[in-house]
Amino acid sequence: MRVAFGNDHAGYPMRQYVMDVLAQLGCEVIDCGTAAPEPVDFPDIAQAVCKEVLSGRAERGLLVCGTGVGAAIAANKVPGIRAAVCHDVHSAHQCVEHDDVNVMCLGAQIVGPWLAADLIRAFLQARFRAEPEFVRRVAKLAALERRLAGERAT
Ligand SMILES: O=C(CO)[C@H](O)[C@H](O)COP(=O)(O)O
Repeated sequence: MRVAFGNDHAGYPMRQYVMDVLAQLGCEVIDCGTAAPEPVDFPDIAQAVCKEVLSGRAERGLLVCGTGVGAAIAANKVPGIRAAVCHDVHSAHQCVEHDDVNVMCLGAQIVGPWLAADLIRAFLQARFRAEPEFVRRVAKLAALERRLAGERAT
């Protein structure tokens, strides 16, 4: 699987570890930075990761900031992205199975390396379960997004 990965400076301490986990899982990584510890703004990194997912170059996106929260807020502003902060393994797979989440966000200040590896594995191995209620709800999310975009434009 091709995964777009990005971290801000607060996620930087976990960066190499996450890269190693992705490599162990056999993923091809599209590196959206930052590769240096100097401060960057998570909305910029989130935008770069989301662009790769929306273009189809990456099947999933993974973002690491301090808490995962800012990255998720930013990613969810991008139409077509369904992002979630997941700090427990159940959410990490159910968010894909039920909600078709395409970007997972982690907090490097919140989870340790072992849990992070489990979360990444659970997220990447999960597949959307195209059952009627899940398909209907995800379609409603897309409809909501379109409606709100239309309202903002008027
Ligand atoms: O977690 C985050 C957003 O949710 C950021 O990583 C965090 O706010 C960065 O903070 P600072 O610039 O003080 O290192």
